[in-house]
Amino acid sequence: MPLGRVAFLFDFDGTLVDIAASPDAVVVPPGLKETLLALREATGDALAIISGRSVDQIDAFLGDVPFAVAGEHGIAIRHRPGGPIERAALPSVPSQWVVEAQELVASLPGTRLERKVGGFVLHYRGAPETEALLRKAAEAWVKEEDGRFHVQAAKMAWEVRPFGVDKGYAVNLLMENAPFVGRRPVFVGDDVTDEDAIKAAIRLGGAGLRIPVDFPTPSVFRGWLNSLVPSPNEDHSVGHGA
Ligand SMILES: O=P(O)(O)OC[C@H]1O[C@H](O[C@H]2O[C@H](CO)[C@@H](O)[C@H](O)[C@H]2O)[C@H](O)[C@@H](O)[C@@H]1O
Repeated sequence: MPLGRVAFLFDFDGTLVDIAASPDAVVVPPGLKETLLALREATGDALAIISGRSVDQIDAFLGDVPFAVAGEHGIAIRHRPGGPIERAALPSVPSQWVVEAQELVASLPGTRLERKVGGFVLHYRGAPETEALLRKAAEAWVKEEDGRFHVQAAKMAWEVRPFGVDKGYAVNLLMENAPFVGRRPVFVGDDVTDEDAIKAAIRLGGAGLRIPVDFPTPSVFRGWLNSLVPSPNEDHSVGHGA
């Protein structure tokens, strides 16, 4: 499939960049931004990031490289550079849960709390033995407000977030608007939350690829991206099932 007919939608952590010890320790490898910019140009701007992180965090890592950014698993979407960040009307977790989550991680060395607008993440990468305990606490909170929030399994983390929007919703919404509309989406992710986006991309006639199934590591995936960058006078196509 020629790049002129493709839209690229990429997850960030564990896909474009390697997993790091903590969310702020992630490193954007040399050359990645240049590769993404070249692919954005080759696809007529149809390149977006769809992440569990906030739009602001993606901006901090990638600057103005992507045309569109969907953050917080699709709750917040900026459709074009410099445009407004549109937020889905979803509830935020009760502030009391945040207070209790802060107290909990303070009592468990190696764990950390990451705040998001609508919810929060309990990270246990630095204390794997706390996985079950943190899950139990997260499940007890969401039970208090049955049906409004859920516990999302993530990589060495449990995320408490509102029901109603997922990465598949973000794929569908982005693909309705220029420059994505009319193209075949190619979504690549690595995590459980990426499965909704993978399914949505396939439903729209495109491809949904996953690390480690389709690419063993983010590094191999980055190498594939690099191989797609057109050199002068060369006609490049996407050839990984897309
Ligand atoms: O949707 P993504 O772009 O893949 O973001 C998913 C979550 O990524 C971050 O947490 C994960 O990556 C960290 C850095 O490698 C790692 O330390 C942590 O254990 C992982 O869970 C981020 O902190 C979350 O907000 C994102 O939802």
